[in-house]
Amino acid sequence: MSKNVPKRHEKSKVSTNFSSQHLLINDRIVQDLIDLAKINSTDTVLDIGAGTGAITFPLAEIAASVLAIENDPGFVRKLASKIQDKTNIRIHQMDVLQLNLPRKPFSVVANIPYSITTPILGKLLDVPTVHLQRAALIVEKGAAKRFTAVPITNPRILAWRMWFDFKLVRSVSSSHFSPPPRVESAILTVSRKKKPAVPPHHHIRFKALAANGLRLPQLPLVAALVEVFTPPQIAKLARMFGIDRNQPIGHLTEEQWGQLFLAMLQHVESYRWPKIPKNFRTHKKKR
Ligand SMILES: C[S@@+](CC[C@H](N)C(=O)[O-])C[C@H]1O[C@@H](n2cnc3c(N)ncnc32)[C@H](O)[C@@H]1O
Repeated sequence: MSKNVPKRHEKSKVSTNFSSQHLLINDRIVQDLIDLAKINSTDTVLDIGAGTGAITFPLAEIAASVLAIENDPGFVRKLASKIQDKTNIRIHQMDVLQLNLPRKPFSVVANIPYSITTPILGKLLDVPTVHLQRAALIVEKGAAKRFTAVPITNPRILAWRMWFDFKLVRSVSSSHFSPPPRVESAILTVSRKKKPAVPPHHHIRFKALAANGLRLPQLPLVAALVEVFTPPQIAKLARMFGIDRNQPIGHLTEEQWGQLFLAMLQHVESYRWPKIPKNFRTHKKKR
């Protein structure tokens, strides 16, 4: 059974950012988020930036347990005062970026603080061996567009999308928040791919290839990967996978990246594999 007392020793390391406090005031949107994340009675769900509980309490009606993460002490007090007999809500008063993610499958339903959108997504997605299953998030619409853009020219976003499907579901009007944000908002869903092209345990090696290959996304494939594949190798692989070797490398699909990566592991001597930047390994330790 979850405890529902705030963990005071886990005090926030980030100062409160009031510009991020746009509370949802539309129950229908909360329900849509819960439906989109396919939450059921066995799920553990994180509400990141729980505020005063607009999402937390409806979630707790359905999910097995809800972890409400909020760094504003005032909001935490309000949340705690509303919990009453709800034993399946646990409040963590802390900076979400310092949270240890659950070591069992979990989902996320949240109206996140826009000011730390990329760090939050990084926390959830940089290491695909974490147990995140699905997320339904309200984010800034510009961020949702960047994360779902095609072609994928950003290596970090490419790595996320190797293991997770992203969908910009729809825009959300500013009138559904109090106070209304100045930027546009949207619902973004993220769900773990059932059959990723690359096994998750190869993620660090894959990211090294993606970072190396996408240094100049407009470069033709053959030139961008010249340090990894010899020209005859790339010609053969391009024929095998139906890729134009002169197309910009930034136009490769996730599946084509997966094919090239696995071909590298299988056919290329390891001294030609792109070096793993030091910070990739540090990333992993931070999980
Ligand atoms: C957009 S509001 C959403 C509030 C509530 N979920 C809702 O929909 O009404 C984002 C919330 O995240 C909280 N927040 C901001 N930065 C945070 C951080 N680093 N860690 C945890 N919570 C944070 C804010 O205090 C705020 O309550």
